[in-house]
Amino acid sequence: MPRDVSTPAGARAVTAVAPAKINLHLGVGDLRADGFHDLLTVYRAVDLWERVTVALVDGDDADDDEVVVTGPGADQVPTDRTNLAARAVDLLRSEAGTDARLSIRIVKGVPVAGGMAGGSADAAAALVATDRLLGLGLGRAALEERAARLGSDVPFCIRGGTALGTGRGETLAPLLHARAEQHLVVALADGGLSTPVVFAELDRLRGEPGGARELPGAGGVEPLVEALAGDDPARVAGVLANDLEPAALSLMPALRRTLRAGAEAGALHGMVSGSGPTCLFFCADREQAIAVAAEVSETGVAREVRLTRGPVAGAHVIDNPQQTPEQ
Ligand SMILES: C[C@](O)(CO)[C@H](O)COP(=O)(O)OP(=O)(O)OC[C@H]1O[C@@H](n2ccc(N)nc2=O)[C@H](O)[C@@H]1O
Ligand SMILES: Nc1ncnc2c1ncn2[C@@H]1O[C@H](COP(=O)(O)OP(=O)(O)OP(=O)(O)O)[C@@H](O)[C@H]1O
Repeated sequence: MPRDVSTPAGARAVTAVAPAKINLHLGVGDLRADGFHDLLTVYRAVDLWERVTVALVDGDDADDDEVVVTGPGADQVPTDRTNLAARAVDLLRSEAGTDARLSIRIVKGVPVAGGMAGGSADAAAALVATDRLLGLGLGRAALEERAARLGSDVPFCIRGGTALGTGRGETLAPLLHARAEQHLVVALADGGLSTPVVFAELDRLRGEPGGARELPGAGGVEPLVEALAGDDPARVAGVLANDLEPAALSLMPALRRTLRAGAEAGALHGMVSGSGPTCLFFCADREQAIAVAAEVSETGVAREVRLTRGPVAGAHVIDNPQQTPEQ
């Protein structure tokens, strides 16, 4: 049974958390007829979390289906029914055949529009919380199927850990052997990049004379999958790849300075996270990550610098809304 939490309106509430993702490998294929690109990606969940509370609203005077967003960048997140968490709640509520009024509270811990799936994590946490709150008892597979309807990254935010993603990113196969802890620095940029715009920019670059030949392709995933079986961060760092990086750099050339700052600070590898503009610096251990974070921060190229690590668990309910997520 969900743990009941009393709110001022006398509602029952469930809180779930979901992690940010990074793409250790992001190979982008051709544009498909449905407007998506075929992907070959290795996802990893990292220790930055979205927190979503879904509450049954009993009081007459409470706002209908309220969405409240707090935390860094909250002002850039919609609070109407286009919010991905609201879409997740609406999907499960109609499936449950109830017209129960549900309020949604989101605490952002993942950079907004940063290429780390913040909105997708909101959707994942909202699905897990609403499933529990309404007593639907959907298993992980059923939740991931609903998740795929909401966005390509949402199933992985439910799954967590490290996984191979294919299709448009929604078809997952776990990489259970990839357990070694990885330390990295996350450098946030001023402003965001729109995911569809970055994919379109890659198509444009590939369409230029010589584009398809000159852009480095991410290639096969086997060297990374093999490296992840060991515990040598330098070996893993040597085989990371992101096909979207040239497109993100083309749209936001200032990111080159950020990547240079990380390289000069001694990171094993630096790259744009997914569709960007967040940059990731992979480090040998936590000590190096602390040093790289300090140096990148000092150069002033990033709006904010955070330390993180992975892999961590996927979306899950927490009993106490203040509780630290499971790792
Ligand atoms: C860049 C990544 O974050 C890498 O994991 C994902 O591919 C993006 O996943 P997402 O944000 O969940 O994206 P979705 O909400 O599914 O799609 C948003 C838009 O991104 C583009 N898109 C997304 C996924 C994909 N495989 N091909 C695409 O071309 C499409 O224009 C799509 O309309
Ligand atoms: N909970 C949310 N629901 C709907 N839209 C959101 C939500 N959070 C953020 N957004 C909006 O969606 C856009 C993308 O935000 P998000 O933080 O998911 O980007 P992202 O991390 O780059 O996504 P991805 O890495 O999955 O491509 C932003 O314009 C933001 O306003």
